[in-house]
Amino acid sequence: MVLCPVIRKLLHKRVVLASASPRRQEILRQAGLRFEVVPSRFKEMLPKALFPSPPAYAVETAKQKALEVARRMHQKDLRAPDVVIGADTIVAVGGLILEKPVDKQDAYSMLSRLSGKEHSVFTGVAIVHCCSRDGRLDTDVSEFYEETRVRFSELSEDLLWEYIDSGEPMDKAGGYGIQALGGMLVEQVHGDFLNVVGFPLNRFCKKLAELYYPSGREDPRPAQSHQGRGGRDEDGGERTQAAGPEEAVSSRTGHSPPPFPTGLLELVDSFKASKALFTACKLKVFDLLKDGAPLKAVDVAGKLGASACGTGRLLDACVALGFLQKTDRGYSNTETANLHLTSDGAYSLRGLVLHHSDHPWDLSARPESAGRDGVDPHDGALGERTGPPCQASCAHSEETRLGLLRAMHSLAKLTARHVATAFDLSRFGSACDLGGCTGALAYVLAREYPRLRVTVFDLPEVLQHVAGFQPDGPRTEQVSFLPGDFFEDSLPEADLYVVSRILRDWPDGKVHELLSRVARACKPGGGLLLVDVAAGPEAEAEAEGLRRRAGGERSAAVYAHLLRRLGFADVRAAAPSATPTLHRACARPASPRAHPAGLFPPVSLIRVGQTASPREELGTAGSCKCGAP
Ligand SMILES: Cc1cn([C@@H]2O[C@H](COP(=O)(O)OP(=O)(O)OP(=O)(O)O)[C@@H](O)[C@H]2O)c(=O)[nH]c1=O
Repeated sequence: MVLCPVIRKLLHKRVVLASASPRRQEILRQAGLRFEVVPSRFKEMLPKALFPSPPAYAVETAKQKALEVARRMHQKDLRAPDVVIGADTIVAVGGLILEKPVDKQDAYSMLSRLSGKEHSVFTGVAIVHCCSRDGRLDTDVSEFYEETRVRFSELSEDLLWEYIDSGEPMDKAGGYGIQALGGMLVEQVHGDFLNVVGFPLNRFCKKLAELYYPSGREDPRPAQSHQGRGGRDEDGGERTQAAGPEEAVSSRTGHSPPPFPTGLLELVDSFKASKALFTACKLKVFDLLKDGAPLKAVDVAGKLGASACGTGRLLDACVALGFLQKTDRGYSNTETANLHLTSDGAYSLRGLVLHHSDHPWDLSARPESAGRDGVDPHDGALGERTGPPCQASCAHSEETRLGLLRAMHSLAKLTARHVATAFDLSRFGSACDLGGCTGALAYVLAREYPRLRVTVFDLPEVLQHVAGFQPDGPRTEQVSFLPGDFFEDSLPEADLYVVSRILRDWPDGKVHELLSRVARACKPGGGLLLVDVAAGPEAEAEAEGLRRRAGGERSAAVYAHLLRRLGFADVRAAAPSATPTLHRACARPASPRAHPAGLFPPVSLIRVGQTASPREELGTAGSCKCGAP
């Protein structure tokens, strides 16, 4: 997510961070900026005595770091990036500038100098706009610095050496890291904390706003005043003082142009990020870069049998997306890529990526024809049928099916504990996980509730692969597998039915049919644990028409309503604090008269998974519970 509108202005530019500092990369990535990392080779050895003040030194160093990268990139490709960002953090105490310690003794003398005193941390930042014209590089440097004052406690010798022996001081200015163990040394901070960590994000955003919205409005529309404006136009070029043609027309007609549709254009463009991910997964780029030494683009291209230029662009896109890191030695996987994007990662989602790359988009892309023609895409009228991916996978090649099962297994492993412990299920003796796939959730339920026997009920085509999937924890006889189709066959008897991450893939008719079958199978005193990705209330209204036909996220309130109609009582919803609005989904107990005879099943409705924002981490969004009186 991008909170700062001006950061969005950079999303369509090629931005390079000229820094090897992982902290800077993290701060800017968290802010939603997309960038490549090209560490600067500039030697930080400017003669300090020549500078009038410590921050002047930091700013000049930041500038030289950024310019070195801009020049090197320009020389290499004859094409510089649009923007290069450089930064330099120093600690200043008693007129002395402290950078990174060269050894433990140096760290000791720095930290003992800081002990019991206040010092200043300055980070100089340079934003270099580049333009390659006729083989020549033009640069335009904007620079600033931020100061934060930090006071240390008195540090004992023991504490000092223990801290130094932790190794933390060695790559940090002043010999400490306020964001980690070094935080224990700090008594007071005046100013921007992130500035101490290595990048003054707040000032950076303000500086960008100055550059891109020189009239002072955080609005990318051209300013109305024709006077005194400098600044940067949409392409990063310097704006002239004269009004542009659009503004001239505006002032003549008295109409101002509508707000620039940044969000819309971002959406139009955002498929490129997915495409880069899809392509890299298809080409097995992350498998190639797993574990081994970093590889240069040309080597990756050689192994893939692809063009060096195209591969370089793809790899850079993956760096910008945070899946690869780039250093002088070449490209390597980030931890996310190793875990989720390699074929055999512990929580590999590669199968899911490939599935989304090849399959469901066709369906989602055509609901308008469904609406026009009165066709339900799920009835096969568009030549496809969805349902849970692991069931839909039965129609796919063996490799695709296995990849999908792997992805479903990883997703279930990521969320299973949260699902199993969101409610106290200890009073149930038996459970049936409908469409429980590889049993990832079933084994966690069994581990959390040692008395519980869990039957995983799924299609034979799915269950034949179960042996190849390792659950989280040991296999146990509490869990058994039964082949069957939950739409066709009678449901196994159980005290508790589990319907997890299935419903969103079915249209309303199918959801109603499945839940009705569960309601009929439910014994008095039995229950239903419903787990799904759910839409927030605002998404609910907007998505209603589309979702109703084509399946997709339903809000907890929609599920609760449906369950009450089916005779489930006291539907309650629980949500993690990250999505407090979901608490509103708690349902009042239904009137017993509303229940079909003999059925007063308590219901648990749990929502786990993504929110409407696809970038949010799985399992961090809401959960909601519905329970019986
Ligand atoms: C005071 C403090 C500093 N740092 C780190 O110190 C390095 C400064 O060195 P630099 O020369 O500015 O940067 P670098 O790491 O050499 O990277 P580069 O930009 O390539 O020169 C940066 O890492 C900062 O995060 C912390 O992580 N926490 C703190 O509390």
